[in-house]
Formats: sequence, C-alpha cells, structure tokens
Amino acid sequence: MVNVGKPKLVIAGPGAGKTHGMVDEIIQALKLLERHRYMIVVTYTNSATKNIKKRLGKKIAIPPNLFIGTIHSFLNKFIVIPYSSLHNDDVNGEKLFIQCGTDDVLKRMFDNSGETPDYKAKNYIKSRLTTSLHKNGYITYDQTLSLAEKAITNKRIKEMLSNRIQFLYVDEFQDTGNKMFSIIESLRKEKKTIIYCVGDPEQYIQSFDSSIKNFQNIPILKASRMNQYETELNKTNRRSVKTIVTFLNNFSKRVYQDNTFEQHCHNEIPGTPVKFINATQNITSMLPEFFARCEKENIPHKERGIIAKKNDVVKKAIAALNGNVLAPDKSAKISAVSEIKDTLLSSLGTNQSAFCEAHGLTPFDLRIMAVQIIRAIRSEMITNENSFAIFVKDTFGYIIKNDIPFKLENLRQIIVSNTNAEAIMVSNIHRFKGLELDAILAVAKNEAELNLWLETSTDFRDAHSDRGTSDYPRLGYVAFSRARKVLCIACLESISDNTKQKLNNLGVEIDTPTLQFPSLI
Ligand SMILES: Nc1ncnc2c1ncn2[C@@H]1O[C@H](COP(=O)(O)OP(=O)(O)OP(=O)(O)O)[C@@H](O)[C@H]1O
Repeated sequence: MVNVGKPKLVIAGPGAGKTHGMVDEIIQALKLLERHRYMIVVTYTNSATKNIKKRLGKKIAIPPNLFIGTIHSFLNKFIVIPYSSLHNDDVNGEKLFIQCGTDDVLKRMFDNSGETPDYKAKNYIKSRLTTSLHKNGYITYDQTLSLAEKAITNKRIKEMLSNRIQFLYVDEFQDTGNKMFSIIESLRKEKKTIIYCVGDPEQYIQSFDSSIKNFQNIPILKASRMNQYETELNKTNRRSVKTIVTFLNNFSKRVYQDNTFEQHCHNEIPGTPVKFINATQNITSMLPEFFARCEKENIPHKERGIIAKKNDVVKKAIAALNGNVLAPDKSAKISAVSEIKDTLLSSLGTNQSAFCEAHGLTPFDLRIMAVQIIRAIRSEMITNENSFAIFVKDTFGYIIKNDIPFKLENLRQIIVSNTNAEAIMVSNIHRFKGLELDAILAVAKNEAELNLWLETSTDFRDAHSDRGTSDYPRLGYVAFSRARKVLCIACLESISDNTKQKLNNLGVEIDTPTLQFPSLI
C-alpha cells in the first residue's frame, strides 16, 4: 500500500455542480479501487444518497465494495458494529439501533415520571442511561457519532479501518461536525485513504453542534486553513443567470489563503434584475407580480417555487395557492395511490403482506381499493376521518381499529396536487437545500428576517449564530441561490427606507409608486 497525498477539499458555491463533479471523480477513482478495500461516499440525507446512486447508476455498474450512504449508516456499518465493542466492555456485542436521540429517551422518562430534575441531576441520569443502553446494545442516533469517535481513538481500530477504506468522499462537507471531522482526521493521519471533501461554507444552516462555538470553527473552514488539505476553489455557477450570480456574490466573498471567492456565471445569460415585490398584506398580494415575471420568461408553473424559513409562512403560501402545491422531495413524486394505501393499512393496524395474506388478496387488489378511496375523496363522499372509516366499513367490510393517524386534508391536497398541472412548489428553506427551480419567490416573515438575509458583512454573517433560533443570514443565501432565471424577494411586513436603500445598493429592483409627480426640472 502506497502513501496517499493530501486530502482534497473543494470549496464550491451554489450551482457549481458539486455533486456532478464528485460523481465524475468517483467514476475515475473506481478504476483504481482494490477488490479487498472499500470506497465510501458519505452524504447528509437519504435523498442525497439516492441522488448520487441514481447519477452513478446511469453511468456504471455499482460494485459491491462501493458504499454510498448517510454519515450514520456509514459509521454504524464500518465502525460501530464491527469495532465499538472491541476494547470496550461497556458496549454490548449485539447492536440495536434506535432512531431517536438520547435526549428524546430522557424526555420520555421525565414526562412519564412527572419530575423535572435540575441540570446536574439530569446530566448524571443521562450518563447512567447511556451506559445502560450501551450495555444492552441499544445505540441511539447521537451515540453513533460518539461511539465511532471513541472507537477510532484506538490505534489498532484506526489501522484496521484505514486498511479497509481506500477512498472516502464526503459531500456537503459544510455539514460535517467535529466528531465526524475527527474520524476523517484519523484516517488522514494514517495516510492510507484517499480523501475528497466538497462543500460550501455559506450554505451551512444546521444548528451549531455544541462543540462549535464560532462559525470560523466549522470543520470545512478549519480544514481550508490547514496545510494538510489541498484546497481548491470552484468559482463557477452553472445554475443561475448573471443578475442572480452578481447578487449572490454580495454575500459570499470570503478569502481563502489570499484567494477571494467570487462566482462567475457559466451560461453568460444576462437575465432580469432581482426584484423586490413591495406587497406586504399577504402572500396572495405578491403572486400577480411574481407570476407576471414568470409569464414574461415563459416559466411553467412546475418551475415556480415559493420558499420561506418559517413554516407558518409556508402555510400561508399554501393557503394563498388554495392548497394547489407541490412539496420538494416528496409530493412531486408522491403517488396518491401509495399514500392512500399506506394510510388504509396503518389505520387497520397492519402491513401489506400481513393484510394480503389474511384476506387472500394481492397487492394489486389493495391498489384498486386505494383508487376507490381516492374517487370517494374527490367526490366528497369522504370528507373527514369519520366518513373515511364509514366508507372503509361499508365498501370493503373492514373496521378501522386505530385512531386514524392522518389528516384527511393532507391526503386531499396530495390528490389535488397529483392531478393539477398548475401546482407550484412551496417549501421551507431547509427542505429545499440542494434543489433548484427556474423561478423563486423568497418570502421573509418580517423586516428583521429580511435584513438578516441581506447582510453583506462576512464578520456579521459569521458572528450571527443565534443557536436558539437558528436564524442565520445564510438561510437567505440558500433561498436566493435556488433560482435559475427569476428571483423575487418579498416580506410580510412593510419595510423601512433604510431597508429599501439596502436593496437598492444590492442592485435589487423595487416597485416605484405608480403615481409620480412629474419632475419640475
Ligand atoms: N459539468 C456540468 N455540465 C453541465 N451541467 C452541469 C454540470 N455540473 C452541473 N451542471 C448543472 O448545473 C446545475 C447545478 O448543479 P448542482 O445542483 O450539482 O450544483 P451544486 O453545486 O450541488 O449546487 P448547490 O450547492 O446549490 O446545491 C444543475 O442543473 C446541473 O445539472
């Protein structure tokens, strides 16, 4: 085994084609992958995992020693399961993974007992609880990271792991916390693993992990300052037109080892100016202007999106569009039939295979039932949870046992959005991360939020961590950078002259009053 070079750290802004570039790197590197070693691709969400698998699957046959998964699935498979009990009698050999945090388990304990112990007592109980869970083999979500980090401090484990992993790719590296970073660092120091990390610090919108007190200390920025990493800046934006790229550059000018980050527009399309829609009563009043811009650019409804930080603003947008909306990761692809089928099964307290076996039915019969239910919802024979239960009993002869775990209104919306071609995307900013649309309307809840989004000073943006509320200026950047052709901004509160001036300075077009006195000069 030869020593490997420095890890590569690619810092790239929105629309740079980070995932695209990483997939190309992976395909090249696969030619060098030894059969007895692994290539690991770590992502932060299941949808990112699916996306990479899909892109790779189109180009190559995925070999068995290529692992693509979330950080937790990687750590569980490669460290927690094989190694966390080695040299550690306190962790049971058999592992049972619980999809919740230790604090959730603790909360439930206290809620049930009706007591609220003080901070010290709580921490003591937490550490006892964690020990007891580990002894019984239970691993909570947060413990995956802690156990993996602890295991890898052992020299022998570190060696075994680095012998096993030939390549490590980390997507969305800005979301890597200190624990995962210390694992990456251990692998780097062993010099047997080729490491490639890619991310955009300006798109860091997670809550601060308690060990990161200052934005400058997020691992991606720490690594960019370390000589041990070869940092490369990718300054291309392949997504957005020039006006939007120029606007975005107001917020992302960070200096990396004497190199200032500033994107250039790859497609060279000039585009229309970013627009502030000066309507504050409600979202309905913002729509005509936004839609007029979209019409002018021939942007179809499915390429239009409204995004906001707060879910109550998202709800207002859904109401303004009469529920005729698509959600980013799910509803666009949600099949109404599958949703109804799942709802029926869960309200009968069963699952597909048990249900089909018990009633001598095939999955196809179940689909037919779902279609009948959809028709009944459309014809308003089913209007609420009660009429749902009555319909199921009268039509199929099944008695709903459980409290029905759904809101019929949600199902109705899914059915409507599946049939209506005019639906547009509505989402909160977190869910829309990594996605793009031709036209975006970003709505701030109030002037303070808008001002945060428009803040251009890097020092202020970095200092504003606001752990309690996670109201980061960077949320605005993530929202603005989703747009390909049209970007509109609005605020649900009227804005002061100062804020108008700020928008003006950023080159944003603002409505001028329609009635103006002619100039006397
Ligand atoms: N090499 C390429 N050639 C052509 N198109 C590309 C290339 N790389 C990316 N694109 C296109 O550019 C757009 C942005 O790419 P992508 O979404 O991968 O960027 P990203 O860096 O992951 O952005 P973000 O951080 O904002 O999520 C997409 O429409 C993608 O298809």
